[in-house]
Amino acid sequence: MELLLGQVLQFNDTPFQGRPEDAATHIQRGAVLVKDGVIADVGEADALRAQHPDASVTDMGDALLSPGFVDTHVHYPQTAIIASWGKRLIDWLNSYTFPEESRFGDASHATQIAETYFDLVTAAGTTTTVSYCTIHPESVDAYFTAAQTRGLRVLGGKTCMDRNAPDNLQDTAQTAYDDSKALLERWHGQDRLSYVITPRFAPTSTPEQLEALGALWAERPDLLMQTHISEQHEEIAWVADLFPDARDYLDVYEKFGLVRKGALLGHAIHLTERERDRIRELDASLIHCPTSNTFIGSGLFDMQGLMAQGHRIGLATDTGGGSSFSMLRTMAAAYEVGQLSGTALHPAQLWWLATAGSAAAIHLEDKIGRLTPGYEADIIAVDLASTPGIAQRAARAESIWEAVFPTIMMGDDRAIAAVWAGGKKIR
Ligand SMILES: O=c1[nH]c(=O)c2nc[nH]c2[nH]1
Ligand SMILES: [Zn+2]
Repeated sequence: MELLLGQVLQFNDTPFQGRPEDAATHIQRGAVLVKDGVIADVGEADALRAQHPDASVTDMGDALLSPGFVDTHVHYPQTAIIASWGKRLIDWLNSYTFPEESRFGDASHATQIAETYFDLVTAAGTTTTVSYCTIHPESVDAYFTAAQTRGLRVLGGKTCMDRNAPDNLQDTAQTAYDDSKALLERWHGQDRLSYVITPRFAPTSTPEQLEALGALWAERPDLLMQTHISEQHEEIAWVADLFPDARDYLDVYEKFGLVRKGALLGHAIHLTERERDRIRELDASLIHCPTSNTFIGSGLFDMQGLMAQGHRIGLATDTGGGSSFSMLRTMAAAYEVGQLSGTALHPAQLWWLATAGSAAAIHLEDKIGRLTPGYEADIIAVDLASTPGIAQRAARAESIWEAVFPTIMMGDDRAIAAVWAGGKKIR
């Protein structure tokens, strides 16, 4: 039994209805009791110390104890090509992404990048990732093995592509189905690992492949499915050419049984009214990737409008189209995109999006993303004065959210003082 001491923030509600600051409770000198990898109690430090005199105590001082960050859309194989200059989506894929992804049939390369990736993201306070791997089963094995060793709860799957990609990065409708099935049987439900069915996006799959993956999802409706939608105008026009019978981009996925609760739709920037309504009706999740959307020049996600409509929305780095491994930087970008769209997202909304909100977007809202008894003990301690610039601003704060906001806007892995995964300290 371990008692972690620090400031504690607990969300009781979504901060997108009512006053954002009312959605969370703040305890200045709080404690989280961890037992057998699970949060057993949360409360005032003095009270919990008195109740549990036998627990070992880890005192994080003024650091903020928070759920680990949940990153709902990443491409771990793109770790080594993050921050590649000067292209838009399709050119960026062809110039940087596909050549690097071609290397992941080599298990030792896949292992090396997966290890580097998890070193980087755990240092940045992320304890759950949802990753596209490559078409190679080796890339999936490397991802899950590296996460399993660290005791992380992660999700991911083999990226399926059978057209419009280099020959050595293509599978077929049948091998996409067979490989995905074998991989999900190998990994899904092992320790804290979940398999996600992963057609990359409509332009790189034939109708036959989308049909095969729709059939696999129908066989295993308990899984999640991830893909991309409506990121750039050129991409949307290309999809219209490739699927002339479809009403719109979403309709391509709908026709193959790929839109329902459990679908994670990345980017979703340029949706039509019909698409927005239908996604909401079917309760599929939208994944906001703000650093990617600015870096690749894709556009502004309509967070406020989509939230007001009742959409289920997660936040993500989209490594390596995104330009950071850090969910702090990602929250900052979400704030900036919000400002450009006429809405200042409250720090409570940003923090919720990176934790409980993202957990809900990937249907793990009963397991991770909250400091609540019964939840898995994926916890980070965040130093709210990690650099001189942040410290001098935070010193003037008159509320917890004013103290947190400088770290959101200016913080990086220096702000992450400690990380626990399943109750075990990993950083
Ligand atoms: O940002 C992105 N990254 C990708 O790897 C990708 N593939 C399809 N569409 C994509 N968008
Ligand atoms: Zn992506």
